[in-house]
Amino acid sequence: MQKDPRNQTQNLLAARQQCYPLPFYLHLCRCFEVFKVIHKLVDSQEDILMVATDVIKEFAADNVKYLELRSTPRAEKDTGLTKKNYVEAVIKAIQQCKDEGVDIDVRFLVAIDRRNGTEVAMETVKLAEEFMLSSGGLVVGIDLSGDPTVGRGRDLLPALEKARNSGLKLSLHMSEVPSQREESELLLNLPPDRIGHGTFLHPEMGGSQSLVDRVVDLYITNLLLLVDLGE
Ligand SMILES: CNc1ncnc2c1ncn2[C@@H]1O[C@H](COP(=O)(O)O)[C@@H](O)[C@H]1O
Repeated sequence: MQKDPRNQTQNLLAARQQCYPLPFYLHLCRCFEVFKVIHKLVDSQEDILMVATDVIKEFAADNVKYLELRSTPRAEKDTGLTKKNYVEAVIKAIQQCKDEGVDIDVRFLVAIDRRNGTEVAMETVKLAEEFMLSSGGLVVGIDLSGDPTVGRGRDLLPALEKARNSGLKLSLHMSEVPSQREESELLLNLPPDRIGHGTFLHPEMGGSQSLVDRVVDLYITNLLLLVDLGE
C-alpha cells in the first residue's frame, strides 16, 4: 500500500497540537502568530528533514515538476538546531527525494525574515552563499519574507545587494500591506527575480501605475528573453 506522504507531518502536528491548537482561518496579521506556533512544533533537525520531505512529496504527488522551496534558517537551543543544520536538513530532504526517484526538480531559497534586521540578513546571505557553492546548485537564491508590517526594507538592501552580486537570485515578498510605496520602489530597483504577493502595487490598492509598469517591464522583458532563447 502506498504511504500518504503527508502522514508523518500530519501525525506529528496532531500529536503536538494538543498543546498548541491551530485555528483554521487566518487574517494576514494572525497568520504570523500561527507561524510562531508552528516554529515551536517543528524545532529539530529531524523535524525539518521530515517536513521538507513531506512537502516535496506532496508537490510531486500533485504533478509539480519544478519547485522552489523557501524557508528561514532557525537556531533552537533546546534541540541543538543551528541555522547551518537547518539548511543542511532541507538540502538532505531534496537529495533524498532525488535519490528515491521522486519525479520533481527542487531548489532552495534561503529566507531572510525582515523582522530580524540588517545583521541577521547579512548572516543569512553569507550562509546562502556558502551553500550555493557546496550544495551542487540546490541553493539558488534568497527569499525576503516575514511580517510585512515589521522592519524596513531599506535596512535589508545591503544584504540583498550582496546576495545578488554573488549570483544568488532574489525572490522578494513586497507590497503585502498598503503604504509601502517607497519600500516597493527600492526593492524593485534591485531588481527582484520573483515577487511574492505584491497585492498593493496596484494604484487602486494604494500603489501606483509606475510601480505596476515597472513590474510589467521586469517580467515581460524576462518572458521575451525566454521566448528568444526558445525556452
Ligand atoms: C502570507 N504572506 C507572507 N508574507 C511574508 N512572509 C511570509 C508569508 N507567509 C509566510 N511567510 C514567512 O514564512 C515563515 C514561515 O516559514 P519558514 O519558517 O520560513 O519556513 C513566516 O514566519 C514568515 O517569515
